[in-house]
Amino acid sequence: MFRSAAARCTRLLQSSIGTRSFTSLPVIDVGPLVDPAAPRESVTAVAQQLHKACRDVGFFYIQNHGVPQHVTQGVLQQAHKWFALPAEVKASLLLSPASHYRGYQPLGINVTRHESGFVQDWHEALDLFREEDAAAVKAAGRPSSVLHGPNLWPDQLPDFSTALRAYIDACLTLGEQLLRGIALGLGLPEAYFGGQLAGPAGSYWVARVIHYPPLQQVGQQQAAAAAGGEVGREVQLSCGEHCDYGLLTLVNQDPHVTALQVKNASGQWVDAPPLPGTFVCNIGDMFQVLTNGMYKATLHRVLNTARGTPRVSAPFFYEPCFEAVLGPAPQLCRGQPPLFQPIRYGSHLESKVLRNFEL
Ligand SMILES: O=C(O)CCC(=O)C(=O)O
Ligand SMILES: [Fe+2]
Repeated sequence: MFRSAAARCTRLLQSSIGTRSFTSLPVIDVGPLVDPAAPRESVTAVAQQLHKACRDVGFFYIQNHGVPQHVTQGVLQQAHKWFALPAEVKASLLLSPASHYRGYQPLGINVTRHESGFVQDWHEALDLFREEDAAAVKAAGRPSSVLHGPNLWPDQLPDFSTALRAYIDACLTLGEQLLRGIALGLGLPEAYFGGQLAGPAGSYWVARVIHYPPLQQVGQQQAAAAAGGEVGREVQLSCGEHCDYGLLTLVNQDPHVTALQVKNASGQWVDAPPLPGTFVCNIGDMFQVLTNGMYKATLHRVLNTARGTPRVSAPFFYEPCFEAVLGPAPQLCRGQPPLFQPIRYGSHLESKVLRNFEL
């Protein structure tokens, strides 16, 4: 999620990378996981496929996931409408520290940091998080966070919040079902990731809609700059190389544009083209910690080089609870010493989000 420093992520991966020479992403039919009447054997078979995909690739497609097409398409349609609004309308929801890093980020303020600086990412986005009321957090005796607050909803589009809320609800249900399958695949009790760790009622989810203009337009802007127009900046990537921070990302992407790419162990970029009716799923840092490195937070990036074709996507991040403290599960250490110190998810998220922007 967002742009994290690839170098730091690579260090986190050092202990476990090596066998991941995939050249395409597995496609998993998760129908039995989302069907309460499915026979146990078929649930177990899906759990085993999820386990293999998480361990060997860290990325996979899911089909028959139960989220209705009008919900997945509805959010992409609303995203296209939002990004087509005039810049000054979108700027009324500008993301900043004061907005708790929620709201609209214009093109180019999201950056991917490297040891020696940063590169600008070429996308605009609207970011929503689980909403937290500061007073309720205080009353519950929980620490405050710069990320806690209300979302900024575009009331310029009457159907936006309805479409987004339906999408968020559906993704929360799906995320929980997938985590049940992954728990089974790991040989853990089915409800292992529920409750205080990552139950849907407390998951510190993030929902984003993102617009990636074709990168050729950047070239055109630069040509215009050379001809005396507004000066552009060198932008080569729609979204730089990074891994996601939490548990499980579900990416719902526009059809017709292949832009998401996943890095394998040989350093090759493997395309994740849109497949009708699917989500692309990937594992985040927290699963890597929980499994003591058995699962991988795989590096990925976005490059929209489709000539003249903008792309939108709507990633949903199913995350742990903000206050959850996660460390390697003793059952998953398999006699190895724990490779990671326990980490409070909210602190991990803060450390990442606050570095994402040049505001
Ligand atoms: O748009 C996409 O396909 C992926 C976006 C992504 O990787 C992210 O927001 O973390
Ligand atoms: Fe990502």
